[in-house]
Amino acid sequence: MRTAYRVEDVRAAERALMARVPEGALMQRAAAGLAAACGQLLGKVYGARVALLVGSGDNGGDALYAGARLARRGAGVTAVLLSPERVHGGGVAALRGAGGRVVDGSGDLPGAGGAVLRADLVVDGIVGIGGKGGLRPGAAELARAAEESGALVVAVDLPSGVDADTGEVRGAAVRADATVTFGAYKPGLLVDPAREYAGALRLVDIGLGGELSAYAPAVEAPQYADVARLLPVPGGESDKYRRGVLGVVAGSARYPGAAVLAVAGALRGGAGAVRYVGPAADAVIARFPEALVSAGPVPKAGRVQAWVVGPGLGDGHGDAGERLRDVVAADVPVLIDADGLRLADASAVRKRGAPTLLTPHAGEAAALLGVERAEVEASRLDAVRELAGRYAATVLLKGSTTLVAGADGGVVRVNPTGTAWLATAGSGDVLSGLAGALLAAGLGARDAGAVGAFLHGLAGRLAAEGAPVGAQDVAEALPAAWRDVRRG
Ligand SMILES: NC(=O)C1=CN([C@@H]2O[C@H](COP(=O)(O)OP(=O)(O)OC[C@H]3O[C@@H](n4cnc5c(N)ncnc54)[C@H](O)[C@@H]3O)[C@@H](O)[C@H]2O)[C@@H](O)CC1
Ligand SMILES: Nc1ncnc2c1ncn2[C@@H]1O[C@H](COP(=O)(O)OP(=O)(O)O)[C@@H](O)[C@H]1O
Ligand SMILES: [K+]
Repeated sequence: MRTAYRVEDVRAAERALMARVPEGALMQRAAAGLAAACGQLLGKVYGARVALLVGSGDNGGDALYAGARLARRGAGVTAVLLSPERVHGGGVAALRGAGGRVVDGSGDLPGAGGAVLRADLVVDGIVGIGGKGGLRPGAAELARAAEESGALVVAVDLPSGVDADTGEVRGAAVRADATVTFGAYKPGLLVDPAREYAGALRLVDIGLGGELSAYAPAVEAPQYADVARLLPVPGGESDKYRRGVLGVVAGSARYPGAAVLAVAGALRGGAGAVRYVGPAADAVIARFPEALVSAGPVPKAGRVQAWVVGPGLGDGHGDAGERLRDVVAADVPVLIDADGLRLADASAVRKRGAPTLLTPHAGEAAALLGVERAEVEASRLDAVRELAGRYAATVLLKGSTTLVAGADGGVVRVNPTGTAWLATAGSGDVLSGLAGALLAAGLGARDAGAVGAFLHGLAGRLAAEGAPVGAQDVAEALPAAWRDVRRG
């Protein structure tokens, strides 16, 4: 797992560690790691032009000490001080001692903008975990100049202007090509929209690990090995029932395709068998002769280990409402998606005894929360936690950096494999079948959601390879995604 910790926990761990090491040691470790990363990005340090954007706190201190190291290796380093009256004095002295220049960046001064525009590398040391809100106007202008200059932009600890704990970007922020972060990842580095501002991530070990073990991460991103451990691979004793039978209630006369895609996700995602119940049985059987189909009702469908309900149900008229109620009342794990989210009775969902996994996209989440879609997209971590609490369910919030939160308020999983190529009609239906198959195989709701999102994202990437794909292509690529994960 790639783990990210809250700022208050990082600070507490840093305090504990600082009490045991010589003063300034942590900043020197940070600066050494930062300078090394900058050197690698530049390729050749000697003769490179480096501009440091330096704020009033220790984030600026890191930038100054790293700048001093680069200057000693022959780079031409200019520090632009955003608040010259409040700056890390030791860092300025070190930079000057190494032959670096220092200019006033607090006003509309040509020296500051010029240094940025001429730079090969801009180091963003404006603010780190002490930042509040977006960049102030002067800093925002320099950040814009850095973006326009074509220079490589490296953020120190996190891109200035983004919220470290929430991943929110409420004002101007630095767009970095890479972020060198210290001690631990911060949630905002893994969760959009802030993640997009961070670029490639690099973690510098400053010795914080032991101290951090006293705290639980706020966010974790599963990696290949984590997912490989959870994949339900059949063994010698397996039969189709033990692998997991998934019931699917999806599709309608108007939207038969949603049923086909959910069944596709389930069968390619490892279900031992799929029982489809609903009006799209003909379409399902035509595409997947291996599916077991019936028109209903749900209680007569036969035994299943989990249900998926919702994709393409339409307005819930006719028998659809009854099928939905029957599934919500079932005592096996249930995944509710799409129209099912809108139509399900919230109190019936909350009262369920067996695990429940809700899989809204931002628009559906916004409707359930009674807020605007843009608010969910701006504040994804808050939204997913809030929904999980309200519904006493595990919630998978789809979109860029898909999140999975449990009702217990614990660590939120963030999916690292997503790709915007997945933003294509019906790909969510495939995910519902896939995650449903994982529930049927016996994974808990949080694991089923996280593993499902991981495989789905990987399948999207493998199918797309940089070109458009349809939802069926994503389903067809699921076995390749499985193989990829098992190979590690
Ligand atoms: N505490 C430690 O042990 C270590 C801290 N390190 C660095 O220290 C940083 C945290 O330092 P600080 O606590 O001094 O905080 P920061 O340097 O992140 O920023 C705090 C300063 O920025 C100002 N500020 C806040 N929001 C602003 C905004 N939107 N625009 C402009 N100015 C703003 C504040 O008034 C304050 O003076 C970390 O991010 C990391 O880079 C590293 O040196 C590693 C060790
Ligand atoms: N910008 C994006 N980056 C990564 N993944 C995305 C993005 N936009 C959408 N997706 C993914 O695409 C899928 C779309 O699902 P959904 O919105 O339910 O579509 P549909 O209802 O058409 O199936 C989800 O898995 C979602 O996470
Ligand atoms: K920064």
